[in-house]
Amino acid sequence: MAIRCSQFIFKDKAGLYSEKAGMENAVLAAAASSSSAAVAPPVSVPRPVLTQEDLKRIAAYKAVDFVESGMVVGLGTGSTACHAVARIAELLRLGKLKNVVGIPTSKKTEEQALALGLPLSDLVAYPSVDVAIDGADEVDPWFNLIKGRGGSLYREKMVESRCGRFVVIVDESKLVKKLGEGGHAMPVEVVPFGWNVTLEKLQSLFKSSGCVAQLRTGSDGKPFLTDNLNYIVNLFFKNGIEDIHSASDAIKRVVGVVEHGMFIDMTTTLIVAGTDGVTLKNKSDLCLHKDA
Ligand SMILES: O=C[C@H](O)[C@H](O)[C@H](O)COP(=O)(O)O
Repeated sequence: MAIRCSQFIFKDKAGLYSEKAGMENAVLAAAASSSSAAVAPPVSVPRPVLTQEDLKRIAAYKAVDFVESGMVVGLGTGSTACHAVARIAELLRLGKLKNVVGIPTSKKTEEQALALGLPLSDLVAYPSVDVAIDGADEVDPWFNLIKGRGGSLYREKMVESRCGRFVVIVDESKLVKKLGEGGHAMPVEVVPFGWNVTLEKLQSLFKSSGCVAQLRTGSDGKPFLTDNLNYIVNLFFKNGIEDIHSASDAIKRVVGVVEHGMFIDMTTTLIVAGTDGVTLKNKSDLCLHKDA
């Protein structure tokens, strides 16, 4: 299913066709459902230029279609997921959704949701989550993910491993052939005690593939602290992660590791917003990447 950008252009109140009006309607069309009853645009109108932020919002609004009244919803973290949180809060405010309880995956999301008046709870009260919506740093052709470059991987994995449907929302820049390709970080949350020993061990696990491990630091040079007051070790793989399943097993066996940022076999639905439209695929479809 694809919504082409040209469908996003509508007349504004003054009868003019504008990019802004187009974007507003794109968002509404994406939020409305797959059966977007878009008005056919005039052929002469140029396609709107969608920013990465627009794409994130479109994907997020589309994902909120999966949220129904009475559901327990996992609220993801990051610049994409925050659009979904805002949309859920808006629908609650408008009375289009009722009795939704959100389980936030980070303190930041918790703050956002509270500010928007979205009712929150936790996994103690609700150990089963109906649907979770979250962004990702990388998505491979089998919908496996790297998450946690914002540092929220542990709480995200906790909540998202408890949900019936896990909807991942990304713009097309997040699609990769192999996780870790391009030399970007695969984060691992570790306990601060003896972090240097844990870091050395992690690096040595992938020595043959030229992996480099680095402690994540903030702008002040101090170790970055997660919401759980742990550290993050970033693993950089020269040519991506060869075998994510065995890498996952090996990392989890290291003493001092809390969790890693590979989310393997967890995604049930992937929504990708690109300049050509929005694509929604379920895990069973599996053929999103042209070159896969
Ligand atoms: O720790 C951060 C989370 O895993 C985010 O969901 C992930 O980094 C994607 O974030 P964004 O949507 O901002 O690119």
